[in-house]
Amino acid sequence: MSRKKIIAGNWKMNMTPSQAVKLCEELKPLVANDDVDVVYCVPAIDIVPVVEAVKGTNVEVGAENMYFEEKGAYTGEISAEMLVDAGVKYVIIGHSERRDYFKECDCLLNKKVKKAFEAGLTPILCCGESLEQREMGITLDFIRLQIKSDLKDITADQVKNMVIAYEPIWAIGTGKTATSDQAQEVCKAIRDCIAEVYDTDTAEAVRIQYGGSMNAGNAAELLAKPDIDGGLVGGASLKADFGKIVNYNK
Ligand SMILES: O=C(CO)COP(=O)(O)O
Repeated sequence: MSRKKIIAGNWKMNMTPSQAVKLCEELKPLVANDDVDVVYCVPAIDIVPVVEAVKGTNVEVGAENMYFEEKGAYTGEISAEMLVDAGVKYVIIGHSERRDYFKECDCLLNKKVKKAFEAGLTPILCCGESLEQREMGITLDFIRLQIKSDLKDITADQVKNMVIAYEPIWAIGTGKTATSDQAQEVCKAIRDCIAEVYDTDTAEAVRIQYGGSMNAGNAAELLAKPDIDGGLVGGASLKADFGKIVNYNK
C-alpha cells in the first residue's frame, strides 16, 4: 500500500498572531506540493488567523493540544468542537513536552484521542523514549506500552485514519537527529504493534511520522525509509527550510 506522506509543522509556543500570518505568506509559494499532505499545527491564539491565511492553499491547520470535555468550567482549555468550528483538521496529542511539563498521562491522552475522533479531528499521537530509556535498551518495549495505553478502545477504522508521530525525546530541539535506521526501526516496531493489536490492513494504513531535529538536510533520507510516512517538524517549520522538507522529493 502506498501511504501519502504527511509533513506537519509543530510551531510550539512561537509566533504571535501577526507573525503567524506573515509566516504563512512567506511559506505559501514554498510549500506547494500536492504529493504530500501539509499541516501547520499552531498555537491556539493563531488558529483563526492562520485558517484564514491558508485559505485556497494545500495547507491544513492543526492544533497543538485540546481538552476532552465538550464544554464547561475548564478554565484555559479548548474543546475539540471549538477547533472543528474554527476550521482545524488535525490535533497533536501527547507531545512529550505536554507529557513532561504538563504531566499528561496515558489515561488522559486516551480520552483526548477518543474525543478527537468523536469530533471529526485527525489526531497526531506522539510517542517516544527518553535518552535514559534508549540507553537502558527498553525503547521498543516502552513505545509499545505507550501506544497500547493511548489507543485503548480506539477502533481499527479510527487507527487507519490517524497519524502516529515517533519523536525520540533526546532528538527534540537538540540538533541530534535519530539516524534514519534508528527512526525506521522504531517506526516499524510501531507498525508491528498496530498489526498485533489490530490487523495488517490497519497497520498498513496508519501513517507514522518521525520528529526530532528534522531539517532540510536530513529529511529526504528519513522519508525514504519504508515505515516513515512523514515528519513532525519543530524548529525548521518556522522558516523557509520547511518548504525544502515539504519538497524533499523534488
Ligand atoms: O518536537 C518536535 C515536533 O513536534 C521536534 O522539534 P524539533 O524539530 O525542533 O527538534
